[in-house]
Amino acid sequence: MTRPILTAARMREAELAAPVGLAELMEQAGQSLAEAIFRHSAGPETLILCGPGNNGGDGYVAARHLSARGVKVRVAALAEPTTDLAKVARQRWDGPVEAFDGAAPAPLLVDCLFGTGLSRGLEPAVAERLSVLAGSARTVVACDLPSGVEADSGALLSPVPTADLTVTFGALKPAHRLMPAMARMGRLVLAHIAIEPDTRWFELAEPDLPPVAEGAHKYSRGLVHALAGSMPGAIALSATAAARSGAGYVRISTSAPIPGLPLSVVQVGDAQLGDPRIGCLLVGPGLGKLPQLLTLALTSRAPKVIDADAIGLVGEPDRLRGQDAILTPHGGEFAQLFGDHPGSKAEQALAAAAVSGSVVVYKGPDTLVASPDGRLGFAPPAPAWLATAGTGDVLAGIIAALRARGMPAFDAACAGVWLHGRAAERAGPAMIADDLLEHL
Ligand SMILES: NC(=O)C1=CN([C@@H]2O[C@H](COP(=O)(O)OP(=O)(O)OC[C@H]3O[C@@H](n4cnc5c(N)ncnc54)[C@H](O)[C@@H]3O)[C@@H](O)[C@H]2O)[C@H](O)CC1
Ligand SMILES: [K+]
Repeated sequence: MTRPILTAARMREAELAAPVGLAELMEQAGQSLAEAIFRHSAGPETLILCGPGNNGGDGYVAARHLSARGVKVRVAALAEPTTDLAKVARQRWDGPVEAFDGAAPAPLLVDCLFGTGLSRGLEPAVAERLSVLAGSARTVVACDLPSGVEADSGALLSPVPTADLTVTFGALKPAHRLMPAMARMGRLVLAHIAIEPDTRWFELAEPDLPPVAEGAHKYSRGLVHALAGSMPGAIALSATAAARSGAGYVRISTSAPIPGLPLSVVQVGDAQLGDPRIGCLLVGPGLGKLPQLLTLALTSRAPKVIDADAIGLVGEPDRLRGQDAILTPHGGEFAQLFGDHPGSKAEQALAAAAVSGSVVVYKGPDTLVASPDGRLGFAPPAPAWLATAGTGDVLAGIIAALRARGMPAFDAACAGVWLHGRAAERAGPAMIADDLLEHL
């Protein structure tokens, strides 16, 4: 089940369009926050920091619900509530409210200072006090977002403590799945509140892979044709990954035999790209400076994955329109082909997909999958140890196989990214790219 993602503006629209009033939404949010806190840590002495807006409002509501469960709750306010919703929530909290500055630490800290309404970094003194209180707590819980995080871009506008648990409401925000903010979230809980998150942005989740049909044969299961370039090791990783990802038949056209490949991967001398049985072409891993091979691949009408060196040889993004292509650039390759587009990584990925008419997998510690039609998948956190040579070659092979198995381009890219991350988790911190192949 994927989790929807809304920008702060889209979230406000959804809140205003909700079938229940805003006060009821805040009641649901605060109650869910209290519930998640209680489940996470069974209620040690708790200090809730309330800001001036509705993030603070959630805090007053949560305080009331935690106190009703018998939790020893203290509330400290950075400022008096400025919104009607928060004022009401404050009035309904019948306990004392301390001043933020003098508040003593507590074993469990709940950060309800700022959420999607943050418009600039916290005052340095406030950020400093927040980090001291977080450092003294055994558990830190963030309401909606850790304070200091910019909801739509994932930027940190001031030093942000790392939460053990972040509870967000109705839908994730881009910052929950964009770096550097993603690394500050801890366990991310999405609490249901009565809004309709109508969105084409979502967090990637376990894919439904196409079953192997009765009576399948190696072509119907999908033929992946990979074009070798000047460094055969990379395409060998991709081809083996494709074979391990369920392609019925993997073929490499290469000018010289490539050692160490599984015997099931067929090596041929000429490319035969007119072969109508090709389910997906793969070009780029280990290609080197051979633009003629990219040009050759673009003469084929088959779906294709364009990765690594091939991305740098494309030239103009609109050269790929009509090519049924999936691009898999990392940051440098992305900038090389698409330039420095303004806006968040999410906006950059969507713009790239639109201009190239291709699915774009914008890789990184936060990987996005963008479709020309506006759909945008955000990968959940993947192990940092994926940052090792060859893992991109493996990802390209996985995606090519899923595409050849008949998954639509966007779905194949989303599934490949998700499976690649899970394989790395199973391979463990000492892995090299080759190890991923046993975990596909
Ligand atoms: N609206 C709803 O129905 C629901 C909202 N939820 C919660 O509300 C917050 C968003 O609340 P909002 O009042 O828009 O903003 P914040 O509480 O995040 O910020 C408060 C306020 O603070 C001012 N401000 C911004 N940056 C700074 C700063 N660096 N220093 C000082 N003051 C600052 C600015 O004026 C803001 O308005 C959302 O995150 C949810 O937690 C409910 O969860 C759902 C219902
Ligand atoms: K917060």
